[in-house]
Amino acid sequence: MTKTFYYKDAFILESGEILPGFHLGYTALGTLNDKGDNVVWIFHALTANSDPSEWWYGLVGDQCLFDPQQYFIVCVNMPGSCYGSISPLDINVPGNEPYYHDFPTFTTRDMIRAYGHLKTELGIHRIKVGLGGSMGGQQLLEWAIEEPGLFEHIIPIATNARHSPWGIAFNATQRFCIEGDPTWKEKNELAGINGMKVARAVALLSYRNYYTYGTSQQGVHNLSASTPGKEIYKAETYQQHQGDKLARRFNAFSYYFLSKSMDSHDVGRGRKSIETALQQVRAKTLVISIQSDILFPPVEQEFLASYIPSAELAIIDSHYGHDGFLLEFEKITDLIIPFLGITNIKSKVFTQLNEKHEAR
Ligand SMILES: CC(=O)SCCNC(=O)CCNC(=O)[C@H](O)C(C)(C)COP(=O)(O)OP(=O)(O)OC[C@H]1O[C@@H](n2cnc3c(N)ncnc32)[C@H](O)[C@@H]1OP(=O)(O)O
Ligand SMILES: N[C@@H](CCO)C(=O)O
Repeated sequence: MTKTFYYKDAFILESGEILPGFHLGYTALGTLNDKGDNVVWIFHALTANSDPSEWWYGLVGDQCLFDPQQYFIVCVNMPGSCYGSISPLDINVPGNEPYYHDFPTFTTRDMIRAYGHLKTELGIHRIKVGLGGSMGGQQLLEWAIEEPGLFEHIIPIATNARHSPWGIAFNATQRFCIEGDPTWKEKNELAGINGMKVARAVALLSYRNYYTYGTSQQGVHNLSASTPGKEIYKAETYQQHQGDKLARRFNAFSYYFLSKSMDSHDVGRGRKSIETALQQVRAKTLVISIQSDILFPPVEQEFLASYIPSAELAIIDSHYGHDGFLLEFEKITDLIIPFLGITNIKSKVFTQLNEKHEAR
C-alpha cells in the first residue's frame, strides 16, 4: 500500500526555485531490523509506480530475491509522477490551482535530495542494496555520489552518468508530440493526452529494437484488409496499442516533466567532472548492461564501470532491448546472487519465478 510522506519546510531545487514543501508517495515492504542493516532501496523508471512487487515481481516479493520477510524494501514514486508524489496535477499553493504547465522540474539530484528527508523519517542510516534501471539507475548513481557512505552495494542497470544527446533527442521529440496536440495548452487533466500517446509510441522504438519488432510484429493485423496498399500492419496496431495503454494510467503533464527530469541528469554538474564524480562512489558496485539496448547502450555502462572504483560490469543478452531491465528477471537475479554473496536461494527464486510467469 502506498504511504505518503509530507515535508513541510522550504525545499530549494537546483533551478533555484523554492517549494514551500512537497510530498512523496512511497511503498515500504517488510520491516527495518534492529541493526538497521536490511534496507533495499529501489528506484523506479519513467512510468512505473512505487510498488516494485507489481512491476519487478520476479525480483521483489515473497520468496523472491528481495523478500520482505528478510529485507526492508523502500521505493519512492518520483516527484512529477502521477502515483502519489508531488505532481503537475497537485494544487500549487500560491496560485491555488494545479501546477499544470508551471510544474517545477525536479532534476535527478533534486529527487534524491527529497528522498533524503524520507530516509531520515524512516530511521534509515545505511542502505544495504540500492538498485534501479534506466531513470531509476540515474537517481541511484546521483545518491551514491552525493552520499558516498550511504550504500553498501549498488546495482545500476541500463543507465548512464549523464543523459546522452541521443536520449535527450528522443525525449525532446516526445515533448514535441505533446506540444503538437491542440489541447496541450488547456488546463485540465486530459490536456495533451493524444500527443502523449504518440510520444509513447515514439518511446517504444527506443525501448525495443529492429529485431524485437522483426520477431513479434511481422505481417498484417488479423482484422486487416488483404488488398495491397490497404493493409494495417501489426507493427502499426502495436504502436497504437502502446500509446492507448499508457493513456489509461498516465497523464501528459507527468510524462512531459519527467522527461525534462531525465534530460537534466548529469552527475558531473557542479562536481568538476563526470569522471571525478563517479570516483566518489564507495559502494560495492555491479553495473548491468543490456547488449541490445539502443537507448542506453552498453558503452554507457562500460563508462560507469571504468570510473566507479572496483565496479564489476555484466552484460546480459535480451531480446527486448532497453526494456529488458523490466523483463529479464532470471538473468538479473542470476547476476545479483553471487554479487551479494547470497547462498542457497537459487532454486527457490526460480521456482517462484516460473510460477509467476505461468500465471501471467
Ligand atoms: C500503475 C501501474 O500499473 S505501474 C506498473 C506497470 N508499469 C510499469 O511498471 C512501467 C514499466 N513497464 C513497462 O514499460 C512494460 O509493462 C514492460 C516493458 C514491462 C512490458 O511491456 P508490454 O507492453 O507489456 O509488453 P509487449 O511489448 O510484449 O506488449 C504486450 C502488449 O501489446 C499488445 N500487442 C502486442 N502486439 C500487438 C499488436 N500487433 N497490435 C496490438 N496490440 C499488440 C499485447 O496484447 C499486450 O497488450 P496488454 O499489455 O494490454 O495486455
Ligand atoms: N518502459 C519504461 C521506461 C524505460 O526506461 C517505463 O515505462 O517506465
